[in-house]
Amino acid sequence: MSENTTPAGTAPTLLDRVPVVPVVVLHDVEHAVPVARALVAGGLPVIELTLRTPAALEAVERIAAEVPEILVGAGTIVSPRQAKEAADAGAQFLVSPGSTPSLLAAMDDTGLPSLPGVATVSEVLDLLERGWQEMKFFPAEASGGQGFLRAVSSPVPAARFCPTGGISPDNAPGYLALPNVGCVGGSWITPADALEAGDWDRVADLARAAAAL
Ligand SMILES: O=C(O)C(=O)C[C@H](O)[C@H](O)COP(=O)(O)O
Repeated sequence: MSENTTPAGTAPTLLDRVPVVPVVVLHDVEHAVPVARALVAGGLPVIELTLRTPAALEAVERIAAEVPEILVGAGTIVSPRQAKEAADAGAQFLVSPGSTPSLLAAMDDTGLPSLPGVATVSEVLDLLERGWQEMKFFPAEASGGQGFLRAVSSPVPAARFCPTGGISPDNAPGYLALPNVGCVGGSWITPADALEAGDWDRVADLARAAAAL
């Protein structure tokens, strides 16, 4: 991709749909549709399935086919091949913890909106040069947290972030109050024990609380 072109990754609405993007690690593909429905019921119609488990791609496929009310994305894209696999499975957006040139090219090739990950000012500037204005700040708490984002907002106001990694109901409001934060990402809405127990009411309750942040 040449500089100053607009990649598909710049779709401006990815950060503005929900205050909290649920980051979900799914081990049982049978949980995919119920967890997506619970998130929708709780008012969070976005789900990011991390490609960390063998079930993830099929989970994306099932949710895309059976829960049209939710925007389903794939996270933990760490190789160019995974970007294509996620798109082929029906993912509607892509998230990566990092932003290597080959990953960026692969995500852009899918034509899907994407949130590449950054943790330094130079990475932020690199993405802006390539046409991305929205990005994931990861690992947020370990990389300077709200202080980093506040400091970046003055010299680099064009970049907007979805901080992820160490976000909780306690610190999320502080992030969401920053001018360069559109949403945060977090795994607390879908705790492993709730998924294991099939406790969809608990997931819906956690989603409801997160949606109100
Ligand atoms: O899988 C990815 O693509 C990642 O970059 C990591 C996740 O976003 C974080 O693991 C979520 O963080 P927690 O809410 O602290 O659990």
